[in-house]
Amino acid sequence: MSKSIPVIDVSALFASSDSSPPSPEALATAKELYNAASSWGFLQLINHNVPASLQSELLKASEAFFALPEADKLALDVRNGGLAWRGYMPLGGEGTRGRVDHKEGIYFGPEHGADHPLLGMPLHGKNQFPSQEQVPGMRKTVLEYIAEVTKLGTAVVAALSLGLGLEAGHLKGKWLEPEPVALFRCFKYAPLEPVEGEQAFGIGEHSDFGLLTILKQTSPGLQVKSPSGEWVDVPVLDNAFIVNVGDMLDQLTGGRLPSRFHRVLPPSPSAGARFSFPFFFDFAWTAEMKVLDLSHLPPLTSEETAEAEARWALGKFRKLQGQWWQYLAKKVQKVFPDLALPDFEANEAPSTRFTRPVLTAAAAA
Ligand SMILES: O=C(O)CCC(=O)C(=O)O
Ligand SMILES: [Fe+2]
Repeated sequence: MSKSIPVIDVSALFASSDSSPPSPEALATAKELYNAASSWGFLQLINHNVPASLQSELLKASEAFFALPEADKLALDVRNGGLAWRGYMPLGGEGTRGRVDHKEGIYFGPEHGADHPLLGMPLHGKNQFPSQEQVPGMRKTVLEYIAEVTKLGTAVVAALSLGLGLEAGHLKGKWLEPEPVALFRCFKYAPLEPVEGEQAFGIGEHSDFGLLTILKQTSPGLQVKSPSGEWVDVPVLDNAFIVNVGDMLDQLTGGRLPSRFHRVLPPSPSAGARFSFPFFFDFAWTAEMKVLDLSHLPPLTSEETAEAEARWALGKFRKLQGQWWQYLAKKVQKVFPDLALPDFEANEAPSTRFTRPVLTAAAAA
């Protein structure tokens, strides 16, 4: 296993068309990607096809957005967005394990038109963008970025499919059709004066919930708990994306792809603000949450099985059944207290996060 977080050149994944069989280079990349995901659960991708210019436009727009007067940002409060759960999340609006996170954010997703079949469901609906005068081009940039990272996520899922010894399109068909659920967030972590004897966090220790997180960071701060249990810094690489495995992917692969704890340290007062862009690339709303049949692979060792069970014991899911939306609905229950809940106790502990409640339109009426 590599001593540091693996960096993988994924250009071969984009060199051939979807329909042709994977090239030897694509197969080798898939294997590398799978090895990284199955050991570290965290990796960095380079040569990923997401234009560098789009990433810098996104950073510029985010800097401009967070520099707006607080009143302008609060006009886009997530609370106004209802169930779509999109818009501005002010400083102190969220926390992890009972401690407040030191960050502010703006949350987006793919734009869903009036005819979208899931309109009105949690996490679906309209975005709240700043006006063209406030932040020129932000809407266009964000929607383009979402489309590009969705393509990247789809390619990573195809590579994992190959890495697991399945057909390239197997996991896409099972998990991403008709479309993945995407939650995209822009975060700003302002520098923080350290307090003697107290460790503050930008985001406290947690693991991610779903399938994959695809993250861009502008400066150091993110740390991951390594396979041997030490906190290590995730280096800032130019034009790279960090990808990490979520809890549900860990479980659906029978523990072959571990979901790792990670956290964010706030920038010190001498540093500038840190920006990060987590993209939660998740299962389709109605994807079935069934453990994959991987009987063609050698079984996990007893040590690997014990490690997986230890992770799951700390994890969030009671047992695997039903469809992805039921897990998501349970997770977002704290956000939408008046939301009708799914019909079973999907999750052991819904979330280690807390967040400001949002009333749904029905309750607000
Ligand atoms: O900001 C970061 O670097 C990480 C964010 C993160 O872990 C999360 O939002 O789940
Ligand atoms: Fe995370």
